[in-house]
Amino acid sequence: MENSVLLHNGSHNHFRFAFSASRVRNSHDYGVNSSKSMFLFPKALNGQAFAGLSSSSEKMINWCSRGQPWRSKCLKATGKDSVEGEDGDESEDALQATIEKSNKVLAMQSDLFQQIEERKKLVSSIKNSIIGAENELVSYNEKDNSFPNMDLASAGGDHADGDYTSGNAHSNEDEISENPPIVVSGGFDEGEKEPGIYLPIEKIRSSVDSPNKSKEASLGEIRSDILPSFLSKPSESFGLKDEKLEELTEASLHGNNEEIVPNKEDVKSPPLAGANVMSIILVAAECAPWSKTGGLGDVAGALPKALARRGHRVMVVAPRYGNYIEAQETGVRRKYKVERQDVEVTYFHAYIDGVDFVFMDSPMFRQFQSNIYGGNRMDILKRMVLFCKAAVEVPWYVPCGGACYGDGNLVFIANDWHTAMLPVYLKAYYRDNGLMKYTRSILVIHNIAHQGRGPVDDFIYMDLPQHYIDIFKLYDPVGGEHLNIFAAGLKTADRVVTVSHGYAWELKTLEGGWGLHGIINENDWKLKGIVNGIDTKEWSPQFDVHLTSDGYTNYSLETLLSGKPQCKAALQKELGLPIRKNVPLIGFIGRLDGQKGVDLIAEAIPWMVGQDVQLVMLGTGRPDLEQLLGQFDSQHPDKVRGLVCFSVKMAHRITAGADILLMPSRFEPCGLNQLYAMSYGTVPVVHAVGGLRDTVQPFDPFNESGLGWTFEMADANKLIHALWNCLLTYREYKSSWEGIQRRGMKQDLSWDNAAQNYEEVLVAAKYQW
Ligand SMILES: Nc1ncnc2c1ncn2[C@@H]1O[C@H](COP(=O)(O)OP(=O)(O)O[C@H]2O[C@H](CO)[C@@H](O)[C@H](O)[C@H]2O)[C@@H](O)[C@H]1O
Repeated sequence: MENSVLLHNGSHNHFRFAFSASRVRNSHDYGVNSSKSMFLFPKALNGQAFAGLSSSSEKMINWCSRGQPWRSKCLKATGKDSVEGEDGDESEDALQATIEKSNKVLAMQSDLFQQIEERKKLVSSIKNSIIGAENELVSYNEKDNSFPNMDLASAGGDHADGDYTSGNAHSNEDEISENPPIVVSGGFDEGEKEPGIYLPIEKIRSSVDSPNKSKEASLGEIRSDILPSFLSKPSESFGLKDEKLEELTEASLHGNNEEIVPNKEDVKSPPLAGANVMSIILVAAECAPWSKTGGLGDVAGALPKALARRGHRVMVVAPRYGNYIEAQETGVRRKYKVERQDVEVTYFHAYIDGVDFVFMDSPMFRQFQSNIYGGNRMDILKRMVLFCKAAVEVPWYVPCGGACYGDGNLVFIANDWHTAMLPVYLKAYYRDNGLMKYTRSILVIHNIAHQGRGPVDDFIYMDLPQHYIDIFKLYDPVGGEHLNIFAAGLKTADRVVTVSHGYAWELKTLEGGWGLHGIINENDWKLKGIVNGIDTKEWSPQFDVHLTSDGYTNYSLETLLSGKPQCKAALQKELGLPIRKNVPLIGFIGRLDGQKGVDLIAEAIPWMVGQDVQLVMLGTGRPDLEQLLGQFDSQHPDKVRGLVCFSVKMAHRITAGADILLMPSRFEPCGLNQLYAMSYGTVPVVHAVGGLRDTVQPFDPFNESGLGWTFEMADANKLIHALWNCLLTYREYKSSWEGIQRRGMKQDLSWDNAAQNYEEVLVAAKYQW
């Protein structure tokens, strides 16, 4: 059994279990489409909210100053016309009182405006004095009559992200040295006495780790007494001047706000995370909307925002595969040894929805813009070594909003095998040396089928002390002893999360663990399943930007019965399928590989085309499966569309226009498409496995409960049986169908629940020794 599983895995990757070429996507296309939806929509929404607010306050002023005419209208509206004659005096009194109240409100308003003006002036003078003192910027008056990046809220001490740190004000980018010196670090070759890790912020660390220790003493002591010989101070400095970095990080750790006593009115409610507020750095090889080949990108783009909403200071670190217009260059430059070569990285930064997005730029990433997992096995390995080595140091070198994160209350969230080396570097380079002692690492398993496997000899590229080789070694019945990056990460991380409860269970089985079940069982105590959420800004039928043209329309629970059929007709038209209201339209969206069960659909196709149905399949991946899609399309042009491309827009439109979403995945750690489908009133038919089992409760016609149809085995006949029942309900039991749709749409599938669960894991890790 194990052999067959492993052979199957081995057929589609570079690292044997590693990702396949089929994961290659056009991330550029995706980025463009998706960034539109992510960034234009919130602006539009804010714009509306603001417009609404200003027009209503305008109305109020007009209303109060006009005197009598509003009165009869108001009375009519309250139905009091008829009683005016009876107690006219009382009404007059009430009227007088209202006018007085209104006048008071107006007076308060004008007072407020005056205060705002005064505060503006104060802010201006503070800014001027800073500018003058640093002698780095020309006076804003000479440049421009307004302050860039200066907002009244932050000036007044009212931090938009919660007040847990004052270091997150995003207005000090100018403090970063524009042309910092470049240094080399991370040379872990024992033979070479190359410059190694240098931690510029020993003062801060020592004050956090051991407050009684003299700050000055700590740096020297740690270097000479604790660091192994392969770790030494570089001769030069780094991206920032030490003193500047110290200042910044001091500010980030201590808030520097002891003197600021907020007014009572300014005190905001505490963050949801309460006393558990942490600095969180999520590190992932892809991050939507900038780069995405699948669900990992979605998670890296959305989970951090939900964690930030709870009050945490959150950063995402991802490679910069292309030019991302939102991100500004920080000026920080570092060099790392990769296969004994110095590789330079620079950093770009964007602050969006409360999250610091830090993009690591290097020629090693840039050439893979449209193929982020491209290249041969060694190329990928080296890229990920560079990424993880540099990512561990981001909290020390990359200031976000003027202040580095430092290591106070810091936790890293690594994702899948690509970043599974991060917990290992954190331990080997820092914690083994008494540094970053309280920093924790969580490793999230999105897909155990890709593990970063290679020959044991590849260990040389890891740049780690020799004794670390043991945690990478794994015996495989097919390939013998090999090097396994995921295995090392699982053993080293403080906690392990996977993306559903069902998958957490499956990972511990021979069939579901893909060779890592032994290690997962041994580390069961630190494993937790947390079901993914969905980004409700990006995936909501009510606000979906991809449904605003070409005949599509936004819809909600209230407009389901008109909006969804309109989207269906638009989809049929766009795909060139017959526009028919009552024909069930079935959708499939996903990577075309063994995981997604495309072969089961292929087996079921003859039955499906014998039914009065339409089928649209969107995906890219394995060439043979891509070919299969083309074949379905050409053989059944009136019923089947096979779209071999990566199109976010089309994914959204299929999700809205289809009646049914088919997910016959052989295994599915969580699955996002069924969640998107349910929130769009599209009914899922899924193989009951992993996260699909957790999230799609089967329809029960007796109790009118449930969300879709499930089948228990990855078998074409089982799929057909479930689909047959589904089609029957669609055709014959309209009200049951509508009930399923509405229950799906009513669920709270947002990331907020998941973020709370992640927080529990982070806190557990924090207090674990
Ligand atoms: N051709 C195409 N065009 C446009 N968009 C396309 C597309 N093909 C796929 N997508 C999109 O990519 C994402 C795929 O998400 P999934 O969770 O289904 O899959 P994936 O297997 O990649 O993720 C892994 O990680 C996630 C996150 O944890 C787990 O949910 C999942 O089970 C696990 O396998 C969806 O947003 C989907 O719309």
